[in-house]
Amino acid sequence: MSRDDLLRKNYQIVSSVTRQAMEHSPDAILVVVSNPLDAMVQTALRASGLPKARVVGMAGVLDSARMRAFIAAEVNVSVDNVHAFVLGGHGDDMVPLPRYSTVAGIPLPDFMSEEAIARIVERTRKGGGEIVAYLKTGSAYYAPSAAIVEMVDAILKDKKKILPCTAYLEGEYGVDGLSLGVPVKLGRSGVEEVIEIKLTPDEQAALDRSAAAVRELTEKIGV
Ligand SMILES: NC(=O)C1=CN([C@@H]2O[C@H](COP(=O)(O)OP(=O)(O)OC[C@H]3O[C@@H](n4cnc5c(N)ncnc54)[C@H](O)[C@@H]3O)[C@@H](O)[C@H]2O)C=CC1
Ligand SMILES: CC(=O)C(=O)O
Repeated sequence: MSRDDLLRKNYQIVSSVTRQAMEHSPDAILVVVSNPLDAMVQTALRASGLPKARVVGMAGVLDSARMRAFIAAEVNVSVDNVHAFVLGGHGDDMVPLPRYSTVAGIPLPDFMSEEAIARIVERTRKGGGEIVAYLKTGSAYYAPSAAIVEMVDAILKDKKKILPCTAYLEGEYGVDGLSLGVPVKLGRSGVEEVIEIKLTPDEQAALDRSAAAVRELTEKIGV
């Protein structure tokens, strides 16, 4: 099955499942996991008719957990000391942000060589594929499940927790009318706020490329 075939097939499944869920739970908050993630979040948003705050996608929590693990292994410290920051779509164009990633509060560029950072950024981008290559017939399940639990816990317990999630943007980060991975505040209303951070021109250009890749998919399926 080509990527386009998969896009169209999952578009049909996610649209249909969302409409059925809405019949029974019209006030739900939807946490979308299906791939291609950002395009499927937008599919669920359109199919549900829910306000944008109630449709959110899981990818950034997983991608930043992977980045944290890779950093911790590289510098041989507890993963508890590491914070990692990933923006953008859940694909090869995702935007890991070393400047906002820290080891015990120290920004990554002050802690690791440029070469090591570049290796970790690349491995983070390809993390999903790395697991699929090991499993052969399926994709990652343990870390994605833990990421979903963290998001649902933040919503159910109204934690107001800032997590990287896919949310519908209307001008934030210069992106309009597209679901994309950004830091958001998650609480009982769903996406309660999109947190905007300052990006360098290079980081903004990388985010723009990632947004363009997601928009190509949403335009193909007309969502
Ligand atoms: N956002 C993320 O970070 C991640 C996303 N994923 C994505 O999550 C999705 C599911 O992955 P897995 O659970 O590993 O796949 P899986 O193959 O284990 O499960 C898919 C399920 O969908 C059901 N299904 C198939 N066609 C259906 C239909 N027409 N209506 C209703 N249900 C249908 C199947 O019966 C099966 O239970 C995939 O798109 C995968 O790429 C997986 C891991 C991480
Ligand atoms: C399957 C997938 O999207 C992941 O493991 O990142």
